[in-house]
Amino acid sequence: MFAVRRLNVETAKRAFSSSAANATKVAVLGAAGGIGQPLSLTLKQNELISHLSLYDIVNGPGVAADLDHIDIDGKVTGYTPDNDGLKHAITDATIIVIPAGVPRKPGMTRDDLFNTNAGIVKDLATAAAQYAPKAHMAIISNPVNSTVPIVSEIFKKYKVYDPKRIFGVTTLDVVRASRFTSQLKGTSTKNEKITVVGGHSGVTIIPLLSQTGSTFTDDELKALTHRIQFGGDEVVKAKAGSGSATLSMSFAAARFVNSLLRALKGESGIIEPAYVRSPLFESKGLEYFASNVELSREGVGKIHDLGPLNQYEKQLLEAALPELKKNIAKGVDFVHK
Ligand SMILES: NC(=O)C1=CN([C@@H]2O[C@H](COP(=O)(O)OP(=O)(O)OC[C@H]3O[C@@H](n4cnc5c(N)ncnc54)[C@H](O)[C@@H]3O)[C@@H](O)[C@H]2O)C=CC1
Ligand SMILES: O=C([O-])CC(=O)C(=O)O
Repeated sequence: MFAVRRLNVETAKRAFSSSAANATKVAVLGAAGGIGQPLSLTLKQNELISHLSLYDIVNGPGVAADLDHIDIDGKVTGYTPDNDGLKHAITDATIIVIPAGVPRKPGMTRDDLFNTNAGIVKDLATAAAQYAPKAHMAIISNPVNSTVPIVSEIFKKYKVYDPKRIFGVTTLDVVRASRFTSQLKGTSTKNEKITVVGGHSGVTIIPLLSQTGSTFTDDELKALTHRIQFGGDEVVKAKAGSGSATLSMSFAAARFVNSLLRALKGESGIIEPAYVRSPLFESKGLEYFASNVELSREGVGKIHDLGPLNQYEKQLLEAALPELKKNIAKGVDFVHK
């Protein structure tokens, strides 16, 4: 009798510890926004997530209550800043996704969002450095070229910096590149895997179309490159003052989060583009760069180099580097001013 009881206790203990080990909490900060809501809906359907934690300065609990009626297992909780909401939202999170901040209106650049969004991201990163220093940070808030350095500098300040865990989400650039190329060529998006490197704004977005195997006329190449670089502006213009890309962005972010979760659980060979601390252009004074990254149990695994560039792409790179350098310095300086 004693032996049986003891066995049951051991089994229960093992079951508990294995379910604790598998518990995966993902927090979305800015969860009630244009990106936050559809992203949270998609993440709710991800079986790798056992706890979806939603924070926003308004309506976090409302979005959580709504999603919690969906008949898919897993916990959903919602918070506002009241009662230490941010701390509770992020404690024990495996991944913190940040789409908090204002979007562009027509005529604005992403850098025009800096004055508002830098402070928001800095505050959220400060809380993460204190209450969730081991979380993987997926930064969506623009300007990504500067907000990723802001998060990194805050983590450095709190002495919890691990560059393998901080990502700028640039997935939408490759999603667009695939879609726009397939539209131009009349092909399936499935066959158009385009590498996009650099950063996430205008000229810092560099599609490497020479690596696709397709041929383009000079005019096609210029038009397609421009469309990929300024795809965000197409949506901002079409939405005519009511915001920027939200649905395609939530699709892209959900894909990134799913890839990262799979890699964190030990799956190998998963490659996504991301804007990360990178050795690729360190010699030119750039701490961060977007390129294909093999994701790993630690987060950032192997950072792929760019591969062969043609003359046109070399010119695009030359145009991108000074802009990117400026954007990075602006983020770093903001934290140390
Ligand atoms: N990385 C990328 O590829 C993309 C980035 N973005 C960026 O994502 C950001 C969000 O865009 P949308 O969702 O369309 O904006 P939105 O205005 O619809 O939503 C933003 C949400 O953030 C919340 N928020 C504001 N301050 C906050 C704080 N301190 N803590 C928590 N939540 C806070 C707001 O209450 C709001 O619900 C923008 O900066 C936009 O430029 C947009 C598309 C693509
Ligand atoms: O264009 C914007 O402002 C939002 C964004 O980053 C994108 O859609 O790529």
